[in-house]
Amino acid sequence: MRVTETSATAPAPHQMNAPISVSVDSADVKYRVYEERNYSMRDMVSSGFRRRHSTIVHAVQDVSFDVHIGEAVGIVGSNGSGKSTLLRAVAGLQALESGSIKIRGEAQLLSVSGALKPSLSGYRNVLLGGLAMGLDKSEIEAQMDDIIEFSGLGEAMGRPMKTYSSGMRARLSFSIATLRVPDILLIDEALAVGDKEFRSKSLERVNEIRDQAGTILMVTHNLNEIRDSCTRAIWLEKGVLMADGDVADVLAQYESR
Ligand SMILES: Nc1ncnc2c1ncn2[C@@H]1O[C@H](COP(=O)(O)OP(=O)(O)OP(=O)(O)O)[C@@H](O)[C@H]1O
Repeated sequence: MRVTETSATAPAPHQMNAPISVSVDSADVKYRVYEERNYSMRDMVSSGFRRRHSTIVHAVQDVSFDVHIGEAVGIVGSNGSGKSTLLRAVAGLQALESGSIKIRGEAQLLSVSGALKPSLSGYRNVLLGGLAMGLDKSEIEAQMDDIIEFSGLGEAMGRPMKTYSSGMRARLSFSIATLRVPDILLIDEALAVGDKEFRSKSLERVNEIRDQAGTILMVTHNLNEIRDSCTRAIWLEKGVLMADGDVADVLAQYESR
């Protein structure tokens, strides 16, 4: 179950008593996956059949935590530990098996493979992305020069997005997702693929958003990004919450696992 509550007046960021913006309560996510058994080539050729059976992957297991307005939470964990699944569940893109996630305001998921349209130009993607975020055409056009400058994409903005490198796509999707300061910004590894200069610009922007009393949940394998821009860290392993709290403490536990 996922419940969305409407926005409330935000107090100054980083206040311990700031209202809760994301409340995850005993969240559980399971996937059913189909796999082939490891039969020999001869078996497959002679029978002509591939036998498949299904198994359940328990991607997020009984995870609970609250995030307050003004916090920036870095989520770490080994590959396949459930970080992206959890972020998608907070964004409302992944159903829970049980438990609940309540959010205050709107959540915006920023991922490298985000909702950009490959055949459209950078300009058109900015326009569509902005409209999808509830901005009107004139508001988007008024920000276009800033977006072009921030993204550093220059003339490439007129080219189809499918011709972009992964770093250029990341620049475009980050620029679109931060067109409007979201109540809750969910970042899935998007910063990790940009180059050094863009990463530092993005981190500055993340800090600005946090200071404007937004909430940030950020999944990354780059622990320095978490050290530089997060106020708290969460460690997930095999879907289970292992640690939650001070960035230095949680990262130290994660690094000595
Ligand atoms: N759409 C899906 N269908 C089936 N299983 C999935 C799906 N998405 C993720 N999984 C499985 O769920 C588990 C958690 O995956 P998830 O992508 O959330 O992990 P992650 O911590 O973000 O990993 P990484 O650090 O490698 O990006 C993994 O075992 C993965 O194989």
